[in-house]
Amino acid sequence: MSNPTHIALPAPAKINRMLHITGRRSDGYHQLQTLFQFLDYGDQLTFALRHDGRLTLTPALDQVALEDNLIIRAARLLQTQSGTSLGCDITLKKQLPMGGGLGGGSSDAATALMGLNHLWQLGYSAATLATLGLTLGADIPVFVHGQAAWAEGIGECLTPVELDTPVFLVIHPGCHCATGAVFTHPDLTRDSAPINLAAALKEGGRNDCEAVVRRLYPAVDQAINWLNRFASAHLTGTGACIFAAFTDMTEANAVLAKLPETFSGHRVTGFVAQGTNCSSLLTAMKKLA
Ligand SMILES: C[C@@](CO)(OP(=O)(O)O)[C@H](O)COP(=O)(O)OP(=O)(O)OC[C@H]1O[C@@H](n2ccc(N)nc2=O)[C@H](O)[C@@H]1O
Ligand SMILES: Nc1ncnc2c1ncn2[C@@H]1O[C@H](COP(=O)(O)OP(=O)(O)O)[C@@H](O)[C@H]1O
Repeated sequence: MSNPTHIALPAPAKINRMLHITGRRSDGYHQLQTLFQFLDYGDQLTFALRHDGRLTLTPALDQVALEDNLIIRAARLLQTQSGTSLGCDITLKKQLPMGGGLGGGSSDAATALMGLNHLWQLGYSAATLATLGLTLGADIPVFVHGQAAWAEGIGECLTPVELDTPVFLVIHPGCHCATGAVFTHPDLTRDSAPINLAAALKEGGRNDCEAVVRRLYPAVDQAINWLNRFASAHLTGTGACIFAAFTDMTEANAVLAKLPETFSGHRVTGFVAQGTNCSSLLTAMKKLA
């Protein structure tokens, strides 16, 4: 294994191609069945080794205090777990919208776990890092493993899958959907019948959060109505982003060019990205090994 002092790694977005809620645990967490896939679009992190144990992160995120940032939380967890005396200067180029259902915070945390494990030469396996990551967020294990997956449990029981890899147009309707607010809503569907992977792959891609999210966030509702005019629109995670599959970049970019500036008073943005079954993080880690 190489012994670098500087590394740069991607933190890709994920989408939930479908998401069913089959129950609720006694601790309030929901049992899910979901298909995770990655996009070749996301944040970028760099890591520069420090020998004094300090951790820095620049630039700061406006809405997130440094000690709450999942990157710093992941780094501290790894320091505590390993007892290392090393530190790191971390930079973050944030592209993914926060609270967008694209898993940006979780992906940043997974990239921090993988990157620092390498930089600090800790030698933890992906399985150990995924277990550590799960204590910070339900979505972190899938980003650590970096393979498209059929997920059950609270999203941490992962079976790798090979999904079709279309081009996706992703639209962020400009509002922030709080995962906790969606999961505590009394009208949320929580009793979908469990299905198997074969049935999930055959199904059209329902998201059980969609009805509640559309009701709580009119901008999401309008964005789904608009995108449905061109292709089948789906919600990712607990929102706010929606996506649709296209056969090629030209077709997806043509629809993106028609995107209205606002939905329900919120400034709308969008991007086109390739779906991938192997995440850009996993590809980058293989090159470092
Ligand atoms: C449901 C998903 C699907 O990808 O939604 P998105 O966050 O991506 O939109 C994720 O699994 C979310 O994962 P993540 O965002 O890491 O969730 P966490 O930080 O662990 O939890 C945020 C809050 O959501 C609720 N929560 C989360 C996951 C889950 N399976 N059941 C829940 O009820 C809990 O109330 C928790 O307090
Ligand atoms: N590095 C980070 N990037 C984004 N959000 C973060 C980060 N660290 C902590 N958070 C917090 O996590 C929340 C969820 O962010 P994110 O993972 O982007 O959304 P989602 O889970 O909807 O995909 C944010 O609203 C923010 O408060």
